Amino acid sequence: MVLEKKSALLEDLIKKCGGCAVVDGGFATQLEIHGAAINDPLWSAVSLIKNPELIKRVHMEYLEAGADIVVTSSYQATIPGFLSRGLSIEESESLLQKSVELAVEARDRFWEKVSKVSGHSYNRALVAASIGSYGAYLADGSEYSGHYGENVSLDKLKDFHRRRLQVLVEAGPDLLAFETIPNKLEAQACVELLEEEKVQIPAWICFTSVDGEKAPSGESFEECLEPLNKSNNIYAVGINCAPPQFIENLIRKFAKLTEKAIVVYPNSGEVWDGKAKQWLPSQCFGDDEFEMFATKWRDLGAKLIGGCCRTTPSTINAISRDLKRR
Ligand SMILES: C[S+](C)CC[C@H](N)C(=O)O
Ligand SMILES: N[C@@H](CCS)C(=O)O
Ligand SMILES: [Zn+2]
Repeated sequence: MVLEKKSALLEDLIKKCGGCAVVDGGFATQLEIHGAAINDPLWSAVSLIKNPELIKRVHMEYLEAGADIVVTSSYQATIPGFLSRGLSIEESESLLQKSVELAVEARDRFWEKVSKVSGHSYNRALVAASIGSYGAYLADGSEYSGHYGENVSLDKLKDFHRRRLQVLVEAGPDLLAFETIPNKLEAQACVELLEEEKVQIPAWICFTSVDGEKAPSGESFEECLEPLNKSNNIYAVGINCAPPQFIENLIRKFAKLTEKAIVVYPNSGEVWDGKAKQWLPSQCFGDDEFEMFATKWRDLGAKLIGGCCRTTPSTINAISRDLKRR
């Protein structure tokens, strides 16, 4: 019942947006633009320790730009990751909780501010708690390879995700955003965990893709979506942090494989070098191309569209302008 009510919130938002809501853009990218040093095993989540005020500022900037959904700073925030920095379990859990609180505070403050402006065109945004893949935690680029090795079983992945999921759910986000999932095993682990933990918050699960056809592991999306399609916890499935050139083909493919809503938030097209820990130049979309393509992606069936790494508030503003031009 609670799950249905919360899903209805998202459905209403999508309706208010004219059929497609705007997800925010590269969170880590915008932290870096403001000078944050995130070349760290915790990547963007290092800011939860070092500069929580900056996290709130970045959320505000994406809200100003027109994001209807803000994704929290917890992508690479994990309890084992924090423990290896010398933090205690209590401190680690409170940082996870804080990631949700910071986004909720930004959303509430922004909404209070714009509500006073007559004729504004914003919607009250929703907060999606980011849950990065096991590969993100490994910090070796394996969210783009999908190869976790023989020793990584379904149970190991569930154990990895379990406590963080519990803490994030407890913190009360509107949605859960599983990001850069590179293979079927992890997708299945996430779905089973949502069920085992009786989670009452709607979730999306996004895969990466490095060839524009399949998941990074080489598994087809038909295989990968199979456990997701059966789950009541999953509201949307899609792609994040893959090149924007792949999105059109991938939406067409997903539309044939699922009745779930489709969510896409590609990166700029630059390619992550997991060893050197840097983005390599490649064929990229600028903001003008995002503006051109957003309505096309919507018309092909995407219900949630945004940007991922190397996109900025100006990209989100371009997408929002395009989608909300009525
Ligand atoms: C989406 S990637 C750019 C995130 C960072 C990666 N997990 C790493 O730590 O190298
Ligand atoms: N939402 C993440 C990126 C996922 S690839 C972040 O920017 O921290
Ligand atoms: Zn990304």
